[in-house]
Amino acid sequence: MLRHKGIYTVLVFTTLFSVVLDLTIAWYLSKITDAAVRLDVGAFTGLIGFGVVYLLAVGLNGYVDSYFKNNVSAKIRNGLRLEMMEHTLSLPQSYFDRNHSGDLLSRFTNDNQSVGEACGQVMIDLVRNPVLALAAFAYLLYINWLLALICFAMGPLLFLTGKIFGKAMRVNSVRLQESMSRTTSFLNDILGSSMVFKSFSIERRLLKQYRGHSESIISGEMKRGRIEGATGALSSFLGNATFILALITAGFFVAKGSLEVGAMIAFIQLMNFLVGPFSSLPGLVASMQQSLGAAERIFEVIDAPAEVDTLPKPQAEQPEFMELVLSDVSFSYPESDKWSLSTVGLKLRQGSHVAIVGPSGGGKSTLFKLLLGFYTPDDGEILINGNSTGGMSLGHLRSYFAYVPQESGLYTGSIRDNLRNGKPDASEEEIIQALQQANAYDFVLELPEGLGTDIGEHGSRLSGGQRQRLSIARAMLKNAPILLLDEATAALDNESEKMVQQAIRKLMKNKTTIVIAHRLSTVQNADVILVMENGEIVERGSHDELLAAEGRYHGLYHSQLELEEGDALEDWSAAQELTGGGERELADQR
Ligand SMILES: Nc1ncnc2c1ncn2[C@@H]1O[C@H](COP(=O)(O)OP(=O)(O)OP(=O)(O)O)[C@@H](O)[C@H]1O
Repeated sequence: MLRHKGIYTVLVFTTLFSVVLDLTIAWYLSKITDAAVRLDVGAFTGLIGFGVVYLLAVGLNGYVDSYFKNNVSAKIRNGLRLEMMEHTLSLPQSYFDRNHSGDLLSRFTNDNQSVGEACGQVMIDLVRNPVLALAAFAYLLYINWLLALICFAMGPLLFLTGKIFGKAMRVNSVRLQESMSRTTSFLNDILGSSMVFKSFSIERRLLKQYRGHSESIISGEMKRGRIEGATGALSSFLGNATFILALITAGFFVAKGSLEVGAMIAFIQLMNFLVGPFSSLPGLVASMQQSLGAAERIFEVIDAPAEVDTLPKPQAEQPEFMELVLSDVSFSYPESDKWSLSTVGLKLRQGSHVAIVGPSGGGKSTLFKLLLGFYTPDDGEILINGNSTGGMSLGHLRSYFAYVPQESGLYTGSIRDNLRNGKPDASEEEIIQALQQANAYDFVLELPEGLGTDIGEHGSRLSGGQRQRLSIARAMLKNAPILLLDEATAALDNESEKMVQQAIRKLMKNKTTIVIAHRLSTVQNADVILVMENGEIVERGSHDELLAAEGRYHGLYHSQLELEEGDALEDWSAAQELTGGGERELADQR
């Protein structure tokens, strides 16, 4: 809010002016009534002129006031959104592992909206109402001090009402926001996997679960209704009781001749200005409490420890790479009591090809996460060219790697935009060249808008093989010295598989590569194969060496031979467990 001091200064003026205008209407009413009672026809010319000026002033002030309230609210929402986005992008991977993306989404949308409303309308009303009440009270004092005191007596009572219900409102609104956030997370999950819920026919189950979420929202909203209703009823009762009491007293003074009729009319109008602000106070406080809850959720994100002070820049120059060393690296995830990597040692020279195989949960992906600096080792260190990665900026560290994830990791947007994530300043020619290298250019040409085609959420408008080839083209554009490839386990048809494999081979050319391998062709051609189990490298060597050693890898080989003979369908899962996939390869061999 402090960033928008200028706008708030204007709003202070429009607010104060609106209070003056409100008091003026009370004065104006008394003047018209007095002129009418005195049968003073001549006074009406001036009164009409005044009325016209008054209307113009109210209109103009209302316009400026409303424009700047909306303006400041929109600017604050925009500022918060951007600040939150910038900070979210700098949060460590552990944050994303811990928090649901739907919950974050809800903070970006619902909470942002709520804070924006508070900083515009609600906050100004919270200032305006007491000022209006005080000004009305001063005017009432001027008209008749006894009446003024009767009216003002209800102030503390109404304040007490707000205080009693305020806490309940805040607790309820935080719960309500949490329910909304859970619902958004749920929706985020299911709407992003429509093929799964359709294929499992779990629509009814999901509807039932959604009903549960929706009911927790409605029960929070009902409770809010009850609290607001009780507060409103109590404050309206107090307000009206005071009003009637003051009215009877005023009527009594007029009847006694100690108060003019015009003053009584002004008094009635002023009563509204006194009672109104107090009656609306609990509602405003409730809304403010809700927005404070929302602000808390936004600042939870903005204040979460970031992994970088400034967002890293992609490095245009390819860094020189000679050697990667993992020296006795051990790691366990935060809040986990078991080692996901245990004394892992590895030395990789420029140009070597390493394949990692092993059962699910063996630590293969965790190794990638440590290499990419998503997590830091608890013990041991990772060195690139002899320098510990712990001392490198994350931007520099990540410039050594091109990562091809299992899920291709494409975003909504055009093919061109997605590829430029590999190299932001890539020219059209470079993009086309990368697509050609990745065997993707032909299918891109057939798309209605070519490179400009929107590929849908996570590339949903493309086939699995096409997505993989785009992901490979993106990595080609990054052109980093070390390639980290998490082979997709999804089976592709023969033709598509062949094209993906060709693309991968071209991508691997002249690069140092570490591949989480699910296909035997990748494994057999590797310089070194690492077998990972329970976070440890239990075997290492070339394909031939490992076969000769007759260990874990040998077991895999034999289970595949059995499969080749076609009699061991039940061994499928065992083989898959060891390779972490590889159905296609095995099917081909069969
Ligand atoms: N974010 C996390 N928090 C806590 N534990 C985790 C987390 N991610 C993975 N783990 C655990 O770390 C271990 C290694 O997991 P990792 O994902 O590295 O296995 P993997 O070899 O890549 O398996 P897969 O072949 O199935 O992908 C597992 O026991 C897993 O449960």
